[in-house]
Amino acid sequence: MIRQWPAPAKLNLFLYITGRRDDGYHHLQTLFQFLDYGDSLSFAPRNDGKICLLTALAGVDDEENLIVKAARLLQRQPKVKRNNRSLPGVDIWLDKKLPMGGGLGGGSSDAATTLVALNHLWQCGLDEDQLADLGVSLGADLPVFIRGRAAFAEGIGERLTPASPPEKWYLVTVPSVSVSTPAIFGSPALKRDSPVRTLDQLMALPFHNDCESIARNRFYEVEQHLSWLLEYAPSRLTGTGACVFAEFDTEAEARHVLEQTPAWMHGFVAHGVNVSPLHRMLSGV
Ligand SMILES: C[C@](O)(CO)[C@H](O)COP(=O)(O)OP(=O)(O)OC[C@H]1O[C@@H](n2ccc(N)nc2=O)[C@H](O)[C@@H]1O
Ligand SMILES: Nc1ncnc2c1ncn2[C@@H]1O[C@H](COP(=O)(O)OP(=O)(O)OP(=O)(O)O)[C@@H](O)[C@H]1O
Repeated sequence: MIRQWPAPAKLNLFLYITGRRDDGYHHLQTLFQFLDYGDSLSFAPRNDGKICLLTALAGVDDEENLIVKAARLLQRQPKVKRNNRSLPGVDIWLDKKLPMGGGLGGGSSDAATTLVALNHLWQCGLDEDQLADLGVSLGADLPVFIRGRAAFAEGIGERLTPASPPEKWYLVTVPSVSVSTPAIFGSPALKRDSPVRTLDQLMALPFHNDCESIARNRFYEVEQHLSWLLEYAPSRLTGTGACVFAEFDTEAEARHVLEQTPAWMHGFVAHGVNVSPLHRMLSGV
């Protein structure tokens, strides 16, 4: 039996933009938590150096898939052991559950799980800091998935402090639009002047996402989903969208609201967790 490696979703429980760098990247303050829901991957090492994704992703060229990019990046590391002078290779299967371009970090999580799993299966011996440094070159969200602890992120998202927000239940809904992260960050209307605050200060305020008003204005479906959910519970956008989430103290309350969603709304219920399901698996929990 080939092992299934989880690639969980993340939520940005809050997200503030505190400035813009000269290269266009933004300074953020955001709180990441994982969901016990996501994609899963399987890996079968091969010894001919080939990286083969056996489950292609519609609309994403294999060479552009972050899973393949992550495997190739690790394969090029000097610590990687050769077998009869050939680099290690791998067959990869992806069971995709997370919507793409949804703000749930699916692509980043798939890539992080690939780095963590292949580091183990190929016995590369990279430590967590080395994997996180490698990962950030593929996307700002990879380090948090590699480290696997809920975290307060600052800088452009790479400076992480472990955090323990309450582990609520969430109803996540998926507007059927794909939101481009660069388009939201490039918008002249984006609020970029939130004050820099401490985690304690931010935890004491109602949570908020500075990207939300732009996503609501630009995408009618995001507006519709949020207006509907807000009648039932505190609800927000995750990342730059398109997905939104409503928070509840119990699974039963979240499922009760899911049952009442109109036909045009699709979503799922998941538990917010401060230790990533990937890391729970690795520690044998
Ligand atoms: C906003 C978040 O979703 C919060 O979780 C992420 O930081 C975005 O992470 P991501 O999708 O992995 O983003 P990346 O692939 O690193 O960057 C995509 C694009 O978003 C913009 N971007 C991203 C992160 C950041 N701190 N400032 C930015 O302006 C840049 O235009 C960049 O070209
Ligand atoms: N394995 C992958 N899974 C999903 N998307 C991928 C993958 N590899 C490459 N991509 C590309 O990355 C884009 C963003 O995908 P992703 O699902 O990570 O977005 P997201 O959830 O909005 O991420 P974030 O919250 O980090 O902005 C997709 O539109 C797709 O073109």
